[in-house]
Amino acid sequence: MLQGFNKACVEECSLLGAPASGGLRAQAYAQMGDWKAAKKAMEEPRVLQWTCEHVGMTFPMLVDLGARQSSGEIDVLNLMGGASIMQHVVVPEDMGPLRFESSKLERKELPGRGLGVVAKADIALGELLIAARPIELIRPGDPDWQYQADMAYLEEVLTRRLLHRCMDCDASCIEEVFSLFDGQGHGARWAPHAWRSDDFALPMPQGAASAELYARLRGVVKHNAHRWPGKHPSSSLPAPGLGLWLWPPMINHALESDGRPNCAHVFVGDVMLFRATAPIRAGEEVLDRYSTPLADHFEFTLHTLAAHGMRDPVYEATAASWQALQEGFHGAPPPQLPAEKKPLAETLAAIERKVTWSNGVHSVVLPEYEALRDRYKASKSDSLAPPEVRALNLLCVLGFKFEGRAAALEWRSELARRLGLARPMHFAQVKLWAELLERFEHLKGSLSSKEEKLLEEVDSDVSKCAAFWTLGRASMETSAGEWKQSFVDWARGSGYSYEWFSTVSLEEFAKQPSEL
Ligand SMILES: C[S@@+](CC[C@H](N)C(=O)[O-])C[C@H]1O[C@@H](n2cnc3c(N)ncnc32)[C@H](O)[C@@H]1O
Repeated sequence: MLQGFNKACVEECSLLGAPASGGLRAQAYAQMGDWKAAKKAMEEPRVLQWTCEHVGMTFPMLVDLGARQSSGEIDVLNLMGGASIMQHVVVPEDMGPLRFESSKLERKELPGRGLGVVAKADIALGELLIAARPIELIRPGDPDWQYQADMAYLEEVLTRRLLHRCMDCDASCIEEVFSLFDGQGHGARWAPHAWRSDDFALPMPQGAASAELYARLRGVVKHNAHRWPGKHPSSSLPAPGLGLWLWPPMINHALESDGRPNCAHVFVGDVMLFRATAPIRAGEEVLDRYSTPLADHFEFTLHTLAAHGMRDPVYEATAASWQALQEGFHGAPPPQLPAEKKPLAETLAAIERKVTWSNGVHSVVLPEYEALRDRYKASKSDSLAPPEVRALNLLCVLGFKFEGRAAALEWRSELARRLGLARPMHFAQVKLWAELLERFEHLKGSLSSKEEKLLEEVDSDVSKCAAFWTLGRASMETSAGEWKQSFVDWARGSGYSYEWFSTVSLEEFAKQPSEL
């Protein structure tokens, strides 16, 4: 009974006498994630008492919390605190079912893209769009997870877990999973079995254990699963998990021709949160971007697109232009790129060749660093291409070597600024600012005047990120101490570490003061 609920079962429950009818419907709706309907059923005469006796004393409270959360009443800062306590593995269960999809969103058929999410009414910058716990999540350290397993392996494991749930007749899981795109054309969605009301006695879906069921599940996983930034429980080293959520993968990918994505997401423990990063007009499509803005090779993004069966001609042309420049293209720069990028591409390519040959940055000399620095500064723009990410990562290490820690702090801040322009409020940006703040806190008392100034910027950007992600606003009204601890602990502790700056020890870093 516990996992057999679906819409047909709700109809069956209605045939019973009160208050059992209301109580079972409340339970069924709760199982299906429809917390508002569950609450309505709970309000029928004598149902509250019936559920306390037959389901549990805490059930009415859970339904009440679920209903409030599904109306958007979600205290994000509190969730971040909860996730930090749980080592970012999960948001504690007693914090509620956390299932919210803004009533301003609808799923619509879109030419050439299958289904997508479209705004039904105007959405303001910062509005919460989605909060969701996973349907299924593979975490590092789980018995079926493997150290250094690649994505194909994790996809396989996730598929097998979903298959088991289908075979166990987890009706709501089956309905949710097969409402997602399975990669086999954008027509009507496939279902293992059309559920009927006479299926009330936990039906075994037709087609269960068939090769078709497995292949469809594999397709759903391939096209909809999200990488989850986990850590290995014993080593605490970053290690990816893989999960399937319901609403998050309904959002399509913003191609370059669509402009910047208008939403962004973060993981708070196992919960995915989406907010609008720009005002979205009624009728406009809500778009995320599936690739990371920190991709340091075009191939990463091209691979992500290919895995989804998509092409992005503008991105491909940009990639080809940069590659032509880096491979020593002579003559005018290819049309996709401004002329100032050419010297940067050439200097970067020369330094990278040297670093590869000599197996490290130790062979790079000061004039090379200066050339890269000046050429980067002369070529700044609002976008952030993979070679620019690589240039900024190199400048950070080389800046530390030649100019000291203040230069490294400045280059890392520059990466965060560029990220903010390219993909506002992306988690990578939040993470970089929070990590910078940690370095500054460790250096407190020994900061140069330049570093003090940079700290002000970092502090202000961390608070902007916090205001956005916790409240959906541009600034915090509460005093600094109230939010900082929870937000910064969450941002530092979750997600992956990134490049040299994340790994150099605080002590080694502090030993390289400079007068920059
Ligand atoms: C996670 S699903 C997104 C929802 C999906 N469109 C649906 O019908 O349920 C990813 C798939 O949607 C399609 N898709 C997403 N963004 C697209 C875009 N910008 N252009 C074309 N197809 C897109 C691709 O087939 C991709 O594999």
